[in-house]
Amino acid sequence: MTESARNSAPSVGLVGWRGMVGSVLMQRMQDDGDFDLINPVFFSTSNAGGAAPAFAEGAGPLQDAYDVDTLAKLPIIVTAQGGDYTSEVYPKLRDAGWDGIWIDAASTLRMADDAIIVLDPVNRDVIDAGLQRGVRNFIGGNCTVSCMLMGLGGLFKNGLVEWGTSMTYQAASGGGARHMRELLTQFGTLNAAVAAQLADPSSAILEIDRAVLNTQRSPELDATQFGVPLAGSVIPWIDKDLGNGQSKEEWKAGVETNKILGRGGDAGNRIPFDGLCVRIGAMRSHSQALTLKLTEDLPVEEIERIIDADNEWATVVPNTKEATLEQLTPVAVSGTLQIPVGRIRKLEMGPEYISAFTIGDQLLWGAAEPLRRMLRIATGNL
Ligand SMILES: NC(=O)C1=CN([C@@H]2O[C@H](COP(=O)(O)OP(=O)(O)OC[C@H]3O[C@@H](n4cnc5c(N)ncnc54)[C@H](OP(=O)(O)O)[C@@H]3O)[C@@H](O)[C@H]2O)C=CC1
Ligand SMILES: N[C@@H](CC(=O)OP(=O)(O)O)C(=O)O
Repeated sequence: MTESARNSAPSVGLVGWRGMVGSVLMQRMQDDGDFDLINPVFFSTSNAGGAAPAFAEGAGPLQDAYDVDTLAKLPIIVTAQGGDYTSEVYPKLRDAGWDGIWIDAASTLRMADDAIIVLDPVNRDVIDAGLQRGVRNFIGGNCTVSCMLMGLGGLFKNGLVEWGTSMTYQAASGGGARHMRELLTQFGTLNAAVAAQLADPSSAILEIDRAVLNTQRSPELDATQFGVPLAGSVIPWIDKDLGNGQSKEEWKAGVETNKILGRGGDAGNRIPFDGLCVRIGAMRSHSQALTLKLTEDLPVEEIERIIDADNEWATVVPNTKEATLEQLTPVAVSGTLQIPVGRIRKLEMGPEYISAFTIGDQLLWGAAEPLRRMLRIATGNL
């Protein structure tokens, strides 16, 4: 950055930059040249005074992330530090009269009336209208919701979805770094328990199965993070129990989808959207199977065209076994910004009912990407 560009670039506070979401965010910001547009000020909850990250040449020492006076000097703050941090610091900042832009990965403020859930390829109009009327809080959406809308946004935006239901297959990364480690440790423990039999092609598979099950049920297997084994199993509950039979993750699907689309509330045009959220042993991409009732009987080719045309990341995968195996798995998608949508077909229930299966990297479109794009919007660069 030239001297004059640096002088005119806004100062942006970055909190939570070394966490898992924060690290993905920093990488994307470097990859896309976002640091050429801002003067970053790095904060820490644990190491104030320490050195700024090596990639941020010229950035001063780490600031105290709990120091409201220092934070309040900045026009924009981006945080991926987590909900507890938001709950503690955000109200103090506003109470101190700070009227800057708060961009946050945590769910804490998402449903607040004065906050917009950001997913600009889907709701740029909602974001722009919010900025114009003085909204200052821009919050990243739930990962599953963001990835689903990135894939199927075209159908929603064109008013083609009467209702929808999603059955999710969510990766360990949604719980955080420790959950990913625990999953891998469990896989290793299970493998070790039967390594000798596996090496012997003549050993009986039911013996192996029994040994694996015994290991899974053993109190020795570390399941501290998930509560029960995930390796070789699934957990059909994510986030809190709302007490009405629904998990909080399932509740988010309906409320956040509608809020992102600018529906519901006073507008009274809410789209019913509900389903079951399930944790599976994938590492970092969330998958989901959808059943949608469309508002009209469209040919599959037209549905595919609308999905494909909506944004540059949604890609239709032909509904064949070969293409599905090649392109529609968490392994194929992780680490990319692509949102493949496949298994699109009409269901037996009637010509308006379709199935679809979509996958998104939970740490990219599910967490970091909407935040860095919002930062660009806020600085007039997107
Ligand atoms: N996990 C996810 O998939 C998603 C998370 N989110 C939101 O983002 C928040 C942050 O999540 P996530 O990134 O997973 O959290 P992390 O636990 O990875 O990081 C959060 C903070 O922990 C501190 N920390 C302590 N020890 C370490 C360490 N060894 N390595 C890195 N950081 C460390 C850092 O703060 P410091 O530098 O100040 O010490 C860091 O900013 C969540 O609470 C949630 O609100 C949103 C969408 C998805
Ligand atoms: N709940 C998601 C992670 C996530 O994005 O959560 P939140 O809605 O709190 O940001 C998961 O566990 O897979």
